Amino acid sequence: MALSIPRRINNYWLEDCLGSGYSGSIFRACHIYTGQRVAIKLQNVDHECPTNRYERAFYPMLQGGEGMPTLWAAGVEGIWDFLVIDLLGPSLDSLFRKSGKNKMDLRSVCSIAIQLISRLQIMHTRGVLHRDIQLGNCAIGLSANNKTIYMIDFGFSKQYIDPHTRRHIPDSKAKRDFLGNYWFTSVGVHCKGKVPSRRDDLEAAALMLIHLLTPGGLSWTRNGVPKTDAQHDRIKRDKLTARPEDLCRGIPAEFEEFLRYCRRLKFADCPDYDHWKDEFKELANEHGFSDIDDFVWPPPPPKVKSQITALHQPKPGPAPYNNAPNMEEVLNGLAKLNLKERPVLGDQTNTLVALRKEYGALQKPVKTAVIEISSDSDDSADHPTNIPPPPNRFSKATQLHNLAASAHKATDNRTLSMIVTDFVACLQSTRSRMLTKEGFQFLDTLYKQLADPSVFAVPLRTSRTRSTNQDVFQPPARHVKLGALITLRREVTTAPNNRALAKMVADFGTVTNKSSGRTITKDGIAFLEGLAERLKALN
Ligand SMILES: Nc1ncnc2c1ncn2[C@@H]1O[C@H](COP(=O)(O)OP(=O)(O)OP(=O)(O)O)[C@@H](O)[C@H]1O
Repeated sequence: MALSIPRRINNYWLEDCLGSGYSGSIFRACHIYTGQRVAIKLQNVDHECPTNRYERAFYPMLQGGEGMPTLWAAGVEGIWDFLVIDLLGPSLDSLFRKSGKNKMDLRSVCSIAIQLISRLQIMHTRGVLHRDIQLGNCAIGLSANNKTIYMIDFGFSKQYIDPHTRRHIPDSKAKRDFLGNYWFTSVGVHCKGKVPSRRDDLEAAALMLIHLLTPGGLSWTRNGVPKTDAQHDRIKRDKLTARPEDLCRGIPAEFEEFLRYCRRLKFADCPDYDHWKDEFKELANEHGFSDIDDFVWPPPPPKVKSQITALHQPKPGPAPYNNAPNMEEVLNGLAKLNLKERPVLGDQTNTLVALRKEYGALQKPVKTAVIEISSDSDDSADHPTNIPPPPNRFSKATQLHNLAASAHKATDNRTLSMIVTDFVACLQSTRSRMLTKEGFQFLDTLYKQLADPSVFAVPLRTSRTRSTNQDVFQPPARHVKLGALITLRREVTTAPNNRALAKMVADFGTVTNKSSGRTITKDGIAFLEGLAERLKALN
């Protein structure tokens, strides 16, 4: 092919070849009058897959969108179908491979996530699906634009809005041949032959992000490009059977949630792009990365100092259960704990044994807790000043333990509401929003207070096993099956009573527990805030 390539196409001198794909080659070129440097994509007009012709139709629809290369000229000259576009830098594929690393750092992946979702948002807003999301089709800009990721290769793109009717294209039950790439094309399109829509571009993006964060990449990418049908079938099988929780083990829960979200979308659903951009921005911030809108490669060194500061920054908020005197009161009360006498929201006598077992440790003087808060402790060698430490000196575990104890003693919804508010403040006071064992214990206690506990024989583990008591432990509600924190967040605002709230708390525990990393996301926090509000309203 190289031999017959002309030296000049249109008003451009062709220089070196930047890359070749299945359908053609791409050259660096220079405008003969202005000297402007561009990239020219050349394809033989007789090529069996005339992707340049398709791209020529899509580029104009995408012009002006951030991260969409400018189309400077296009046409046919002799046997050459050509596209003249912005000259860009290397693709993510090339950057990643050249780095020699077996996974990418979280900052870079969050940055790619935000930019990629933005690019898809632009394309989809203009009625176009990409349909070939992969590392090789994301390239960074040159010089001043080298922090921007550009979308390239619209050879497989398609309009999902019918230009005549202005309506979404119809779904179809008929199986279609797969079009896309082996690694990241969605399960629905690749393995089930479904009609692609916006959700599939997003799922491909999710798989690509997970691939980047996984040492060695997604399992089905490790044997290279399949050469036989049997190898291709194996990839499809592996992809189809891989559960999101397994794919995302060891990486932040947001990625698993994003993948699940994409897979839950219905054919014509419009994805909530802004929500997911916010999620990844927040995740990056939680890990101490700022300016995340810019993709910086190689990644800048982490700012250790600011991370440490963030770690110890107490979050302001109502803190009747966080301040030292109240903590002291709570622990003193716990020391004298008499569960039979305490007023409860429901009869909890039959949970007594289990609760004692659960919180037994609290009845003994808990060394660290007593030392930290008691002003008349005789442990003066440890705390010579006898001054209670500020609230943020308590470990997260101690705070959660104490909040569970307070929830256990609560006698009305208003108190529970304040405790939930403090629970949120506690979760937000540290950089990691992972729900720890103590966090799950708090949810258990809260659940028991909200539900009618008389029907329980054992405390409910919101995080783990469920009792066989059919009356209470029904199969997970629809919103749990869908894994919909978003639904929980919405529905909590209208929950009719405590029992409904109890169910939501249990569902929230289950959903969080299922997420690898058990991180409380923005939706999770919003749910808890909504719960506090609702409790106040239902007082
Ligand atoms: N505008 C550009 N500026 C610089 N390099 C580019 C540009 N567009 C593409 N490239 C390089 O050329 C490679 C192939 O480009 P592209 O994917 O558009 O072509 P293709 O023929 O459709 O490839 P494939 O068949 O692999 O999908 C890219 O991975 C990238 O490295």
